[in-house]
Amino acid sequence: MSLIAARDIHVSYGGALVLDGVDVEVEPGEIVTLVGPNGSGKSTLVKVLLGVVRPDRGTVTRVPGLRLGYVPQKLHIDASLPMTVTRFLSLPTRHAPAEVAAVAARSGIEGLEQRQMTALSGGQFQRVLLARALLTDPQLLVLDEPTQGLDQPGEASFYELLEQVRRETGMGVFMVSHDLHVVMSASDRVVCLNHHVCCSGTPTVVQSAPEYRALFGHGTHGALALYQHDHDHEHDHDHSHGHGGDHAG
Ligand SMILES: Nc1ncnc2c1ncn2[C@@H]1O[C@H](COP(=O)(O)OP(=O)(O)OP(=O)(O)O)[C@@H](O)[C@H]1O
Repeated sequence: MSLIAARDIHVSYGGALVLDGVDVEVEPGEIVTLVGPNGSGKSTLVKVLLGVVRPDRGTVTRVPGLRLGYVPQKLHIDASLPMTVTRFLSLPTRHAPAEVAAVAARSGIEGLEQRQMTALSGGQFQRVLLARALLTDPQLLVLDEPTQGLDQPGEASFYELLEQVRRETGMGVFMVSHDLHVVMSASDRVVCLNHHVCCSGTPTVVQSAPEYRALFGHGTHGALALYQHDHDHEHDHDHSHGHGGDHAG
């Protein structure tokens, strides 16, 4: 059974149809990435999955008692508000110190516990947001453009961390991203949205789909060849993807 399955989702704002019959689902242990142009309805679909926006038509089915973690695009913390990483991680629910330490290690934020949130770099901040979401031991993690504002190595390292956590925990991941070539490397399945699902499938299938190319052109082709891999197959000897390696840096 899918962790979550949305069927025939329709959402309109003021008469404008933003989501038009969208189907999407996430299986346990699967990384699904949603790509699409600006304004194509990606964040709206995330909100529908989170239960924040109620669709005009369609259904969202979750496995009973689904534990869902959410990493927002951005979170503004007022510079005049003192807030350490430890304190932030205890909101809204306090967790046992050992649990927090384990999640901090898993998220690559060890040693930052007493830092002020406002003193973190963009990449560190995103890892803290990830850590906070992981504290609920989610079966499904939802991320809306989690690497916005990070440089390319920061993005790559965040996605590698995400894949590592997925491997360790077996959680399913649904994320929105604009970072096409990195996304393609870190996804089992890509869903291309432009109000409706234009195409979906493995990165290889999607990147060669005419609908995808019409939206994104051919610019990512080389990068795809470099990054893309398939979890069902052995990796080429010269195509190490860092499995088992330490990419927390
Ligand atoms: N609460 C709202 N009220 C009215 N219009 C909205 C609302 N939320 C989103 N929209 C409109 O719906 C469309 C889709 O927005 P959405 O944020 O889902 O797109 P997106 O694909 O996430 O865009 P981006 O890539 O720019 O973040 C946009 O035209 C947006 O202006």
